[in-house]
Amino acid sequence: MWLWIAGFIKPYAGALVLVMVLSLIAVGGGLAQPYLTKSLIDDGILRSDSSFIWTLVAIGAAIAVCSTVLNFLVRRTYVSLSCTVLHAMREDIFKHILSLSPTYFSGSKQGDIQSRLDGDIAEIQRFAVDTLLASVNNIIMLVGSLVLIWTLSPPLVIVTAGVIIISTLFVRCLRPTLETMSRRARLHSSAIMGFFVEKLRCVKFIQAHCAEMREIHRLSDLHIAMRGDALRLQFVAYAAHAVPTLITSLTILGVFGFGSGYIASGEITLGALIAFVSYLQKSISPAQNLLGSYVSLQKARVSMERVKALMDERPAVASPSEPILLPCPANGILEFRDVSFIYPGSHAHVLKTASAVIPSGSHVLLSGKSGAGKTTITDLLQRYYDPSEGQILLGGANIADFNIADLRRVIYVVSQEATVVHGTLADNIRYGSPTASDKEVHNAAELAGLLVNSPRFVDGIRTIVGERGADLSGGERQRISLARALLMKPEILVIDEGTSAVDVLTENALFSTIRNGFSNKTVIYVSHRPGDMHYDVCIELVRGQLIQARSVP
Ligand SMILES: Nc1ncnc2c1ncn2[C@@H]1O[C@H](COP(=O)(O)OP(=O)(O)OP(=O)(O)O)[C@@H](O)[C@H]1O
Repeated sequence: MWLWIAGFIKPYAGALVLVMVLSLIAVGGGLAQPYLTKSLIDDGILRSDSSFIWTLVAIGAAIAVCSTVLNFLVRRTYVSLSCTVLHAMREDIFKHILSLSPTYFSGSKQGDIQSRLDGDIAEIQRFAVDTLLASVNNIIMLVGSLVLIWTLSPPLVIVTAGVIIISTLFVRCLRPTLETMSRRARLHSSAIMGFFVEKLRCVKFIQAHCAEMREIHRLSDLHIAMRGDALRLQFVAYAAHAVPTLITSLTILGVFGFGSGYIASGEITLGALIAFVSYLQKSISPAQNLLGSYVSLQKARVSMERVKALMDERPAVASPSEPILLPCPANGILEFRDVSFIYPGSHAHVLKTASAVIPSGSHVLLSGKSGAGKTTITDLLQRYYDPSEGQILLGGANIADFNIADLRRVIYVVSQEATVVHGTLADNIRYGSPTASDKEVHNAAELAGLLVNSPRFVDGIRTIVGERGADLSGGERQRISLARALLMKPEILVIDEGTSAVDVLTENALFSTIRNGFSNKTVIYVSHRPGDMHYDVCIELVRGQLIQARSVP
């Protein structure tokens, strides 16, 4: 995980070094201030040397202005770096998520994945960039303060070191509690995110079942569980900061109490005592910040574990390292050869040594009872899963030997649940063929019966369709999906109940469009209602077996 994080920081190593150098100069300016104050008091004010006083005031002012400008430059570069690293990390995780198989998503809560992409990544980035950079400054400030205290009075270094050690030990004792609390806090926020993601998707369902109050109570229960832990975490985090602050305040009071005697005996000057108090504060604050970094490290570790678990997920299928070229033409004979399939984590066979041959360019009906495994076959064809046993062959070659993206361009599935993204009708139809012209998109929309006498798409292909097509009918969504397929012109088209939501007349019209548009291509119609179409081959899925009959009706 550290290597993964380092990979994102490495390209900006030069800029990071520059930021560190600039901030170190600013830290140096901060360290010089108490020393100037000491000279101002002991050599200027107590000796009434006004020219010396004004010289030091001018130097102090110059240092203060330069530090402010430098800090501004540091902050600006640093915020931009920090954002760039965060975005690169998130893009990498998103890329990884897009490579995962449906099994991962069916077994995980969407809110949990979102929370890893959002909160956890932000936590890691805060630590990897913000905290680490601040830690370098803090270490320099701490060491510099101790060295300067040494030059003022060596015994005072022992007092300072004592305060730092006691504070560190105290926070160390809190470490296990902090770690547990942080983990629980992340789990709570991920549960709440998951709750919203799930419920916002089915507000109508909740309303239809008059379950509003039940859902509010569920949220309230999640909040109650979160509140208790959040309060405990806040308390522990507060103690980790407040106790060292209290120890410092008491030490400063003690130093003034005992120090006054040393001033009277001439062992220390007033300026040196004031400079010491200032350095003590300057060294305690970096020590506390470093301890704070330790708290950030604990939080980042929890987030890293969660992100690592996500990054460790492997896709159930992958392209071979040396894929073979697709046959030409790409719609060769499609053959299921003794294919068996069991879903990961399940024991029931969906397919059991199933065999069938689909001739090139044929139009095929695949039927079977609900739950028989028809959609599973479409998933196997597009390689979302691989058969547990047996092979699926295209043009005589195992489809597992092709590059997955190439295969999915050749075998395209119009599924029952047509996906619609927020944007125009054209954006949706063009999703699989990004370079298609407006004219081609328009033609595909017309062929799919979207624009004919449709008051819904008043702006034609420029009509905006809402998120997930929530403002469209089921039939309209399916026709968008079909238009997408018509534009993509895959060599093998699978229509998995892709017209189930349209009326019979429209369905027949669509089927005849598909028949004309895909006359020399392979089309597999997965359907409960075969209609009165002519199919070259009919295959029925019965108890995991593919029973094949040529022709019909
Ligand atoms: N991810 C999964 N993990 C485990 N079992 C699954 C998974 N997806 C589907 N199944 C099971 O596999 C079987 C076949 O499902 P599939 O969706 O392929 O059937 P289908 O013939 O398309 O059904 P329908 O006609 O109702 O859409 C069903 O029993 C289903 O519960």
